[in-house]
Amino acid sequence: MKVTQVRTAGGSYPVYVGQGLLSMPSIWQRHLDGRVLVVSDDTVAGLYLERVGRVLDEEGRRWRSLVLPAGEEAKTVANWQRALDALVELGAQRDATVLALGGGVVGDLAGFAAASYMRGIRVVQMPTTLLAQVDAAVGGKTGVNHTSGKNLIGAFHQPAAVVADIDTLISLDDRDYCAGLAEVVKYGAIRDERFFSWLESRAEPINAHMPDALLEAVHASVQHKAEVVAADEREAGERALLNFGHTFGHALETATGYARFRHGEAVAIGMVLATRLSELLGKVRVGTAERLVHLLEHLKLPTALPGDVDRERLLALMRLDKKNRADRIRLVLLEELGRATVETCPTDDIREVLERS
Ligand SMILES: NC(=O)c1ccc[n+]([C@@H]2O[C@H](COP(=O)([O-])OP(=O)(O)OC[C@H]3O[C@@H](n4cnc5c(N)ncnc54)[C@H](O)[C@@H]3O)[C@@H](O)[C@H]2O)c1
Ligand SMILES: O=C(O)C(=O)C[C@@H](O)[C@H](O)[C@H](O)COP(=O)(O)O
Ligand SMILES: [Zn+2]
Repeated sequence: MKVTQVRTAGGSYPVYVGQGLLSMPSIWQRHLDGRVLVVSDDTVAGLYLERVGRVLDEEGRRWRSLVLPAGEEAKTVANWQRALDALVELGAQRDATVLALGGGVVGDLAGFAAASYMRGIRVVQMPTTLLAQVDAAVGGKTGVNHTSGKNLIGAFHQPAAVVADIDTLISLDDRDYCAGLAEVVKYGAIRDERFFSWLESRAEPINAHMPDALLEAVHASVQHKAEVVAADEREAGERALLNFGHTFGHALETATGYARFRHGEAVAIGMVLATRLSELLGKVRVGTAERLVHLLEHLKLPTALPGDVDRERLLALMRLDKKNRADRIRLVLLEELGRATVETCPTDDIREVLERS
């Protein structure tokens, strides 16, 4: 097992990454307090809720669960309200814990319920997708979607601990596994060219879910995320780099009703578009986008916008991105593989990249 400490203004917390952690209550039980609301989705609950519930029963803890429908469409204000109702019904007090058992959707929504209930109670993240283990569960961004924009409603609320059991990824389908790899590639692209090259050389064992390669990829990703969060917890500067590919990606997710693309798939396409824009603006060497495309394709991720998506609608949705200031669209651009920057971008150039894709 590998442990990374995430340093934040409110203190530090551990991210445990390893095999068999769900069956090792000694690792995670001590991070719980008071009554526990386990938030999960109907796929994950069928697989892992009983195991977690048994531990809670054995220690005599008062708990209940809230099981949401699986998928991005469940990340709504209505379901956040359901989580708050469940906390009230549980009789949760300030010492209660929300235990988020699932992917990034569950983690973001449960985290936001914990952030808002009684102005903030403890949350423990138990991510069960690759994407949530390498990114969503770490760093304290919580929230839900609005029909007009991704993650428009939310709060920063750091977890008390993150328990990433890579054995849970065995049951993940290929599509969701690959979607998680997009955020792994992101760390290489924005801050670590050597990691990017390592991914290029290890694509086969990663595709084959080999535990050693997977453990290394998850651990390296968590370390990158922990470093960025420690440096800029509330996204005043450097943290915005973690949004590489997300301005395009979030617009694509919203334009397609949060139903057609996994978040990671939309981010993969978005990273390619952002790199093409970086090339168009002369920020990065021509050919960088092709190298990125090659790796993403090797990891079975999409790299181009489908023809039927309305480019002007995407542009309109990008205007609501949280990084924008003074009505100007700001995007993460690459300067080279391993180095990125956030810049205001001319609308005509963004439009050109969208139209050419
Ligand atoms: N807070 C952050 O910093 C942050 C970072 C990245 C992404 N996100 C958010 O995370 C969300 C995407 O997360 P995701 O990709 O995990 O999606 P998800 O939570 O929808 O999970 C994907 C699918 O995998 C299923 N699943 C989960 N664990 C499983 C398992 N072990 N075995 C079998 N099936 C399993 C789920 O039921 C779901 O159908 C998006 O809403 C995105 O905005 C947040
Ligand atoms: O942790 C961050 O910061 C990120 O930007 C990580 C992203 O991968 C993640 O998708 C995040 O939820 C996007 O945040 P948003 O502020 O653009 O909604
Ligand atoms: Zn993301």
